[in-house]
Amino acid sequence: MRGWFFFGKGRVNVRTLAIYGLGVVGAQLALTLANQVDELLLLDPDEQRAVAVANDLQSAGLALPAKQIKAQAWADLKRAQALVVALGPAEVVQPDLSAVVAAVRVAAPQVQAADFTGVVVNLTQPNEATTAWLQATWQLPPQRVLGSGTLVDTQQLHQAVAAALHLAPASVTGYVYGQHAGQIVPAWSTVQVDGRLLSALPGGHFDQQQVQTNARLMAYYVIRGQAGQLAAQTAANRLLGAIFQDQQLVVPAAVFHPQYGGYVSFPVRVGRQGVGTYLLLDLYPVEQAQIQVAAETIATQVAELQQLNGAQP
Ligand SMILES: NC(=O)c1ccc[n+]([C@@H]2O[C@H](COP(=O)([O-])OP(=O)(O)OC[C@H]3O[C@@H](n4cnc5c(N)ncnc54)[C@H](O)[C@@H]3O)[C@@H](O)[C@H]2O)c1
Repeated sequence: MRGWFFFGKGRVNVRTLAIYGLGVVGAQLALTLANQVDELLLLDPDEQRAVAVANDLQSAGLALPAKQIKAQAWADLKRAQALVVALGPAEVVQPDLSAVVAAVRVAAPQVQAADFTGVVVNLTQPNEATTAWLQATWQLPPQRVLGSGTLVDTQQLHQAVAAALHLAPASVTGYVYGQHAGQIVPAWSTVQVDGRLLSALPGGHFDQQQVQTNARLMAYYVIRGQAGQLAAQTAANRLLGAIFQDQQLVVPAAVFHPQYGGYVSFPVRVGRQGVGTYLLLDLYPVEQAQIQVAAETIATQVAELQQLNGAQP
């Protein structure tokens, strides 16, 4: 995995990264990034879990001094440039989200008291809806709350296109919009290979439907075998690199989009302040309509999270 420690542009003096939710994804991320930051704040709804992961990490022989790895140091969020949220459960198919709802609510006073001014990077599923829920509950500006969204779905599409054309995945650009692992919208209008639109590719028939199916199969096999942590790591790493280095990197992420009146996955510039400008490409009308459907599905999920919250004591 490519690190972002050594690249100097826009560097901040002290890099403080916080992670809330120290299950498989959160703990692995802490290990991967520990040597790229100056301070690591490990947070979990279960204090014992946070203390356990902090001590485990301090035992791991890292360059980062043990005292810079802190459990439940909510007040230190004030210094953090980024807060990754990786709350469970790990199940993707019909997960019980009551624990996520409670964990987000219970953290709200601490996030607000810390006067957190960094960027939230949410990995929790369902991604767009829980990102919206986080933003509303923690009352942070939408520009500073984003989720990994369809970043992984976009990488799956690039891989499937590249495999069909026997090319390197890096030859392929373009974005998947919509809803991660749900109403995904592979925007073929944006897909280019070696800088050329698919319609301009020389020779041979390119079966978009088959490629789309292959990309979906990749996602299906990941979910069937309960994996996904590896791609989640790289997604987090890309987003955190963009934030810590102020890269203004264009990525498809779960963001608040005024046109859709809520959160949806859409390509945006990401830098130290979080979400910058939206990348407004000429989408096909059918793609625009599909993004609208995705946004409505996400809004329904957000309403369900609100209902769950209302049902809790
Ligand atoms: N964005 C992506 O591409 C991607 C990929 C893989 C996983 N994920 C998501 O990341 C999140 C964390 O996954 P994980 O594998 O680390 O999960 P996990 O079950 O290992 O860890 C979950 C963490 O959530 C918290 N939690 C509190 N109450 C809980 C409860 N009752 N049930 C479960 N967890 C509870 C705890 O902090 C726990 O450590 C999930 O939402 C998962 O779907 C996202």
